[in-house]
Amino acid sequence: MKKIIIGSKNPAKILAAETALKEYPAELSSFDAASNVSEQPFSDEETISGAINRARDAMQKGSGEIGIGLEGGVVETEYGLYLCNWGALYEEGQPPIIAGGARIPLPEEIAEKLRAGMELGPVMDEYAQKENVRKKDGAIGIFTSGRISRIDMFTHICCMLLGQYEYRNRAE
Ligand SMILES: O=P(O)(O)OP(=O)(O)OP(=O)(O)OC[C@H]1O[C@@H](n2cnc3c(O)ncnc32)[C@H](O)[C@@H]1O
Ligand SMILES: [Mg+2]
Repeated sequence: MKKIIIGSKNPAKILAAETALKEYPAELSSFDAASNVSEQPFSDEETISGAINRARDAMQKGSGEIGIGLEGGVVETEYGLYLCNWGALYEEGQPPIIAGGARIPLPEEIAEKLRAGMELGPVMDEYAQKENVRKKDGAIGIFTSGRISRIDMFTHICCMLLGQYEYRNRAE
């Protein structure tokens, strides 16, 4: 059985990976891996880099065969500030596999706080008057009326990582 390490202790990310890997013969564990990017990544590139760093760190420090890194960020566009989420799957000796998540714009009052240097996690808790939004619904869950939670969004990313991994390792 393959040993897969998820590079975070955030329950939303762990649950997403568990859901995506439900029928996959693997032993799953988690490790608080280093993203080596800012606490609040501000571009796709920085967020992808965080996901790759987490995946590699998780695989190495957790002594697994595969590492999965999930990272949340935001990206500035002509249409406002958007949520962006990226995932990476790392296996030794191979280039990382990458997958991106759904994106929606953030309300301007939230966007302004982030541009001023605040982190989305605490900003969302204050806005929603809830604790640990980032560990459950996430901003995406709040602003989609609960239709797509942060867990759903990361599950989708994990499915795309796993599927690409299977495709790369398919029997010819
Ligand atoms: O423990 P880790 O894995 O770091 O989990 P995290 O929730 O901090 O997730 P990220 O580091 O990937 O997210 C980067 C930043 O964006 C925040 N964030 C990202 N997506 C969010 C969401 O949907 N809802 C609330 N906060 C979010 C988060 O709190 C961080 O400040
Ligand atoms: Mg974080």
